[in-house]
Amino acid sequence: MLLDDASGRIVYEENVIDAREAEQWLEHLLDSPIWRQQRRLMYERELDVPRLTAHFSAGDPALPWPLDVVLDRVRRRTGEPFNSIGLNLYRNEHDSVAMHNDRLGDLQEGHPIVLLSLGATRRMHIRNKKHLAPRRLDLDLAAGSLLWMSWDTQLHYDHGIPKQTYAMGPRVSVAFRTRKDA
Ligand SMILES: O=C(O)CCC(=O)C(=O)O
Ligand SMILES: [Fe+2]
Repeated sequence: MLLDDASGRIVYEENVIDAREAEQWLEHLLDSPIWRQQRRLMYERELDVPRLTAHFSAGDPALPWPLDVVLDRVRRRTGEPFNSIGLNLYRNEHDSVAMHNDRLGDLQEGHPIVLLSLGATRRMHIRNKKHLAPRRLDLDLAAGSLLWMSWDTQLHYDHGIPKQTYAMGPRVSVAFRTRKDA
């Protein structure tokens, strides 16, 4: 347990998935044709987001292996009715996600966001939005781990995965969410 107060609850659990299975899932996902390069408008220019992404809803009959197995495992482990699966692929140390909070508008209030990590260990920064009382967590998200962020943490904290300066292999994160419309 990293945080549990009026601003929300953040929990990091290691070794939820055993190393061999996590490695198999990673290898398969890296070879899958699911990855897209998203573009984002920034300062009036369209830029590539610095990572690859994919998205599925849980009810998708074409949910490719191993995501069907992963979804089932994470649902049973957490007891949460996740219906949305978002994937990020950080190809190397240059890929990143800027500090942000996840959009709550389309999520069911009260349900957490849970991130499964596969591949290289990457650091996540978590920072509270109020600068008067700075609060920071730097977490190393290891393969096979789960990070829980309660719904209300997204109101009070930003999170991001910074670029690194030393060589790193690929990391995949699988984000589970409970959407209103799915
Ligand atoms: O890769 C991660 O662990 C974080 C991903 C993330 O913040 C997101 O998809 O919103
Ligand atoms: Fe996020």
